[in-house]
Amino acid sequence: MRETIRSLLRHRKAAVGGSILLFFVVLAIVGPWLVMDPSDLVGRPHQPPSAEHLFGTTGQGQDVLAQTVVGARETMAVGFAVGALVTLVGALMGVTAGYLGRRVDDVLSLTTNIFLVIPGLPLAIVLGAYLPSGPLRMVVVLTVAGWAWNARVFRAEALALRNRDFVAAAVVAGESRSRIVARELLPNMASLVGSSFIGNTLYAVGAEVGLEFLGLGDVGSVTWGTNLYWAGNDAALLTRSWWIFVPTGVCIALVGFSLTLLSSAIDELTNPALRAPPAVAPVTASVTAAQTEPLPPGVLLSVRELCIDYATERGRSRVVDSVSFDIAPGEVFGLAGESGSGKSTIGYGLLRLLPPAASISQGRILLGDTDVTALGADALRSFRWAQVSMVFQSAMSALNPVLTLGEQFHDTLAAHGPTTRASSYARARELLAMVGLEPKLVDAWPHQLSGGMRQRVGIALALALQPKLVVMDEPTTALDVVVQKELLQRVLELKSRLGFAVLFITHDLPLLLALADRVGILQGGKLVEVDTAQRIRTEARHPYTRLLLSSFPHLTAADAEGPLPDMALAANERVPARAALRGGHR
Ligand SMILES: Nc1ncnc2c1ncn2[C@@H]1O[C@H](COP(=O)(O)OP(=O)(O)OP(=O)(O)O)[C@@H](O)[C@H]1O
Repeated sequence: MRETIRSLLRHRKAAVGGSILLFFVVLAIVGPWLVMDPSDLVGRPHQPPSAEHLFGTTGQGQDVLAQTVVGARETMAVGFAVGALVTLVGALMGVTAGYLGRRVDDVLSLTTNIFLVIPGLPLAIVLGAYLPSGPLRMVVVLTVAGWAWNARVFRAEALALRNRDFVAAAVVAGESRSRIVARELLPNMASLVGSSFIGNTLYAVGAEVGLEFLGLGDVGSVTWGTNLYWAGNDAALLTRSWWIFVPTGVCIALVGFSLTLLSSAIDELTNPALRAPPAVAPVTASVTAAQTEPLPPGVLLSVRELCIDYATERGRSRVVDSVSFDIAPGEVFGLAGESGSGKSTIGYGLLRLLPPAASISQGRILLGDTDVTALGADALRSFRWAQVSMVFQSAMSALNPVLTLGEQFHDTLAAHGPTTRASSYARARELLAMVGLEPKLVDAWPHQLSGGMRQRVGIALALALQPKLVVMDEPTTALDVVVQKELLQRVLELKSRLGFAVLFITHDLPLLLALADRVGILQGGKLVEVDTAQRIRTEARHPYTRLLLSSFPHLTAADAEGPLPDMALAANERVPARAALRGGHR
């Protein structure tokens, strides 16, 4: 808790938003004792700011400064009360519905949906007409009109959390349902609770001021909403008495601004990936002779002295350090190395798909005549997928869950040239058949496919525009060994037929040695050894490569001469595949 408060204080948006809000909270608490009675008629009406009345007088001769300061108290109190109540009711209803499911969910969701379809303003007007006037009426009206959206958000979060292992562990441990909701689910939604409270307070202040401005509040009380109501009634606009409504308007805007800053700060603090990358000093890139040499014949891709840095709070962090390698047309080049060695960063770098915090600080990437490192935004868009495509690690998140496969093929094809839906679907069927899937799956949704089938779709999509190079970033990590083998066999077959080259990224060195023509070993962002798969297997020179090889039990020195996993296995030979893998590496 103390750490959270400390990081909030260090965060610039949180500090600015929090300071403004704190100012208004203090003003609301102590301000009314420091100014005159806002209802007293203290001067002539419509008097502009003067030494006597710093903010001028209202259309009835009251002090505008006193009205603005006193108005803060009820406005802020109602705002915070509604913010807290809407969050509490929404969280309880939503989490209970989402966690308990079935009948309870049916009843609570129906209630929520009914409240969602009733328009908020008429509901507030009707409720306001029946309840006794006063600040409590406003709190009840705004809570009743506002809780339902919140319940929806919390229900969705509870649905996502209830299948997590720690909830299952609590069930197995015998915790009661109410305890699971209170101790397991709600604390895991702390950031959602925080940002909902801020957002709901913002809603409450806006709605309260709006209702009171329309005369639907208690016009006898002094709030920012009634200040604006009386400003309108006393013809402040017609008489150009701007000082009557501007101070209240500025206060509302500042409170809204501070709440927005706080909400955004909570998002950034609870999800660091949303933060803008820290500014770091630019690097003066040195251009060496090797980088400027033209591409030698017989080379498709040439990566030369590539350096990739991440901007961090502590300055630049180099994760890819002077990496150079070539890939020939039709070659399978493997990149292996332990987790965090920079494999994926290189793969994403080739497509210039690095996250905002990362940048290529030195080096060149040449594909044929194209200097990839120098491509502008438009050229890059047409280069990607048409020249170099990618098969991602997570097949489920790489496919859009709300589009059928056919639509996803159509989107990819349409992004690179004019096409009709009919011809995209025909090509999609052809590509699906090519990767060993039924063409009729063109109308299927991603969730209807198994992991292996999804990854085949990923490969089919990657081949849609017949690229020269396909980057495969751990495409089989989530698959069992039999499916993995079938898939890789299919890739090799397609590669021989279509002639594309592959950059295959994995931490699984034995797999790579069976699959790749040449292999590069990465250690801490540096390429420590590049050689043919055969020589890496039998005559590895670098100690780190030897260490990697010895980490896999079946590839110790004694086994090194033994048979490799059989990559020539036919796709339909599932049963022999298991036998062949008995001495396998996984
Ligand atoms: N936003 C970031 N800021 C700073 N460093 C980062 C950031 N993202 C990644 N890194 C660092 O970049 C390095 C390389 O990461 P990368 O994902 O390329 O490794 P990898 O070899 O592909 O690992 P894995 O096999 O686990 O996916 C890691 O040390 C990681 O800590």
